[in-house]
Amino acid sequence: MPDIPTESVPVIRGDEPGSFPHSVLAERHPAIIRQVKEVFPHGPERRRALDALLRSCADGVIEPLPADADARDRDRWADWGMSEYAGRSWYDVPWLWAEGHFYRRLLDAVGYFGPGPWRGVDPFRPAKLAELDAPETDEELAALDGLDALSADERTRSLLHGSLWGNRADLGFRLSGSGGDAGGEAAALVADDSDALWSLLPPAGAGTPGPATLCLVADNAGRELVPDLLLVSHLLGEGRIDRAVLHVKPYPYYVSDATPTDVLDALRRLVAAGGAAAAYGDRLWAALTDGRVTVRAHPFSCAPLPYSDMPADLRAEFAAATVTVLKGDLNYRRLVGDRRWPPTTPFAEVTAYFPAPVAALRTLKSDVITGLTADTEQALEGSGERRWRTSGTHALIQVRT
Ligand SMILES: O=P(O)(O)OC[C@H]1O[C@](O)(CO)[C@@H](O)[C@@H]1O
Repeated sequence: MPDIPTESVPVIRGDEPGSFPHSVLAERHPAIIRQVKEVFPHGPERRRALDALLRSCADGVIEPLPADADARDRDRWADWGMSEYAGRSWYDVPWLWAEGHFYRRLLDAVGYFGPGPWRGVDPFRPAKLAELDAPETDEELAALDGLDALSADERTRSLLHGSLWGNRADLGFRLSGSGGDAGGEAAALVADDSDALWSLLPPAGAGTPGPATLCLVADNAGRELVPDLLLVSHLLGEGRIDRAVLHVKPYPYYVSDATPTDVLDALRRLVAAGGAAAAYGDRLWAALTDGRVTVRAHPFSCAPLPYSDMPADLRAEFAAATVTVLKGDLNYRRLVGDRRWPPTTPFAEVTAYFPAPVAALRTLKSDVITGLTADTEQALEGSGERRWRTSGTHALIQVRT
C-alpha cells in the first residue's frame, strides 16, 4: 500500500468548471452524441433517445439502467455502484464512473443492446475503419520494411515505442538514428523502465526462466492496435514470449477502444499490407489459429472502476501472466486509481495490489500521474508547458516487477 493512505488522496470528479474532467463531461460527451447522430441514419426513436442523453449530460442525473436491460448487465452495474450513484449529477460522482457510464447510456440510446436492427452496430466503427484505411497507416506499415536493418534489440525498442506512441494515435516507428525526432521522443518520456520490462521477457536462449505469457490490455483500435499487434508478433518471433492474451473491450467504449471486431480488422489490414507488415500479420494469424494468442473481452474491461476492484477470475488471469502490459491513459487511471496523487508517489506502491508484474505504456492525457522523480516533476512544472499532463505530448513506460 502507498505510504499515503489511498482514501486520503482525492478521487477526481468533474465538478470543477474549467478543469479538464469538467470539459470532458460538459463538452466532449455532447460532441460525441452529435457526431453519432450525424454518422448514422437513426430513426426518430433513436434520435429522441440521443437527444434525451444530450439533455441529461447538460443538467440531468445518473439514472438506473432501463427496465429492459439484460439482467446480468443490471447485476453488474449494481455491483459497480449504480445504487450509490443513481440520482446524482454526472458531475458529482467519480469522473471515471461518469465517463464509463456515459458510454453504456450512449449504446442504449443507439439501440446497441436492443432487439431491433441497430443491435450490435458499433456507432464508432466508421471512424475506426477510416483510420485504418488512412494513407498514414500505409506509410507507417511501409516503414516496417526498414526495421530489418536494425539489430534485434533496436527492433524490439522501435516496436515498443511504436506501441507506446501509438497511444497518441501517432504510430511512429522512430527508427534509431533515422531522424531528428529521436531526441525529442526521449525527452518526452517522463519515466522509462523498459529495461525492467525486458528483464521479465528476455529473448529465447538468454536464460528464460520458463514459458512466458504476456497479457496485453489493449486500448484504442486502428492506429494504436496495429502497433500493439506488431509488438506481440515480434515478441513471439523473438521467443521473448510463448503466449499472449490480448484483452479488449466487450463493447464499443471511449469512442475508439478496441473490440474483438477491431482486432480482426487490424489483423486483416496487416496481412493484406504486403512486405514486412504482412509477415508480422501472418505470424500473429498462425498464433491465433493454434491458440498461442487468445483474445479476451472480459466484462470488467468496461467497468467504470479501478483495477484494484477487479473480480477474482480476472485477477487469476493476470496472476498467471509473466507480465501484464496495460496500454493507454484510461487503463493507467484504472491501474493506479483515478486520484490526485502527488506525482512522486511510487508506481510500485500504487500497483502493489496487482497480482503479478505489471507495466504501463501510456501517453499522458489526463491529470493522474505517479512514479515521477522529484527532478522530473520540477522540470515539467517549470517547463511552462501548462498542459503536460493532458496534451499527449509526454509518455511513460512504468514497470513493477
Ligand atoms: O485512449 P486513452 O489513452 O485511454 O485516453 C482516453 C482518455 O481520454 C479521455 O476520455 C478524455 O477525453 C480520458 O478520460 C481518458 O483517460
